[in-house]
Amino acid sequence: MTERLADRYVLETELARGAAGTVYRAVDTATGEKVAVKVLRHEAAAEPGVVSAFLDEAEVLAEIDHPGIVRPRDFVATDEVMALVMDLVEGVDLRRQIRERGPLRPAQAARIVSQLAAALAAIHAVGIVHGDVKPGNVLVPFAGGSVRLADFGVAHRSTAEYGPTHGTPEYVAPEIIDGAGSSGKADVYGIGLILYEMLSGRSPYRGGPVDVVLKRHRECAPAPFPNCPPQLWSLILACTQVDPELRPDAADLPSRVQLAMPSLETLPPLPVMPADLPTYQSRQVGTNRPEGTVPPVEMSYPEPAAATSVMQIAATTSSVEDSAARERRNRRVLIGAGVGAVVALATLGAYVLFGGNSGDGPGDPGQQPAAVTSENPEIPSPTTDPTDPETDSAPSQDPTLGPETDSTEDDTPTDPGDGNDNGEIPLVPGQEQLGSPLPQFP
Ligand SMILES: Nc1ncnc2c1ncn2[C@@H]1O[C@H](COP(=O)(O)OP(=O)(O)OP(=O)(O)O)[C@@H](O)[C@H]1O
Repeated sequence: MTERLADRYVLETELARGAAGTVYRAVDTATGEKVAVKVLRHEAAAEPGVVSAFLDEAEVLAEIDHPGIVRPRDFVATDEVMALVMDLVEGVDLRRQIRERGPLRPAQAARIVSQLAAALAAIHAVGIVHGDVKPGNVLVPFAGGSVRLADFGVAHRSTAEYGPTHGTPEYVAPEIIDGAGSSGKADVYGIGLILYEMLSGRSPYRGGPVDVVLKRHRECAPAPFPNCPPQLWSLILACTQVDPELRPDAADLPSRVQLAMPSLETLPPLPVMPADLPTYQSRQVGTNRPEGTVPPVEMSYPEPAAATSVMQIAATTSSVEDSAARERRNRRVLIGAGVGAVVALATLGAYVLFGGNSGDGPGDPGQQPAAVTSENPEIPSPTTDPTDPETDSAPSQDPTLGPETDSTEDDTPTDPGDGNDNGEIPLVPGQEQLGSPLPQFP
């Protein structure tokens, strides 16, 4: 494709599609540099809150200058299109990396935690919470250097009376679900879940209807997986405490990782956690297990269960389009119920942030994320219906929490050594086998 934007940016190839828009690799004809352009989906512009979130992202990013954060360059708004121009990160996001190549080496995972935490500490220091820390928003550059955190569409001021109620069900912190407001500790929660996924290849709370997934954050804890390095297991537990006060600050994580590093360097990646092992377990309601009290189980692996492949998942859905639409709906939803004062970032301000490059119309800058009521069909009431047709009949990990299903996206990595066979996903070049060291990988 070659499409021109604001008479300046030539869109070349589509990199990815997210809930809010499509991200393209593009060329800035004014400078000759390659850039990334996130174009707001046409239909998304009509959805409550989407435009304001998009503008907030531009505004928040303009304030931050850190090597671990994707830098914004321009904001384009015309009658036809709204787009955010950013630094292009030539690399792969962690979601794809894990899905395609399986778990990372523990030392790689630990370094990513450290870099991610440093970037988050920088934004927390200026009072901003990212709010959507998940593997898809962590970009790993092919050329090495720090991972870069993207997608500030949900970011907000931590000083606000209430935080916004957006998030991605699989990674959202319990206090956000409860509408209790959020701080940088909500981002630390996301780091804990990402670390689990980088080491085991599986996301602890993934699977099933959105309300069931949300319930797990409050009532469950990540379940141990075989041979997890103990220092990293204790980090996972610390970061995923239900009570945000019990989690470490992002700024504390790099030194904790540093301490663990010597024992991690020589460890190979673990195999993908077997599909028949539970990724979460019941946690007594109202209590927080002190950090480190659930030891990682040391056991030998059973015969690896057949990994669910991307192809198999696609085959279970009625059509690719249905699946994509459902995925978009599930991946980021309004979460809290009746939370009022969502941070009012000056949405129109985004138009002046980048000076002369903004176009004509503001689209719909005035809309704030809608408060969700129990009537909102996107948020089922927080009960588990065992007869829910979306759930399968597999034995539940915890009968009160519903069986794990694949009705939300399932990124369980494909078989070890399984290459990029569909030609769609650019992966770190030269990584021939699951978990083999990546060139320049942090
Ligand atoms: N600056 C960038 N350089 C390279 N790739 C990028 C960049 N920004 C985003 N991407 C790619 O685009 C994907 C989607 O981007 P982003 O998360 O910002 O969009 P979104 O619409 O908010 O998506 P989501 O539904 O995942 O929240 C990322 O997972 C990543 O693969």
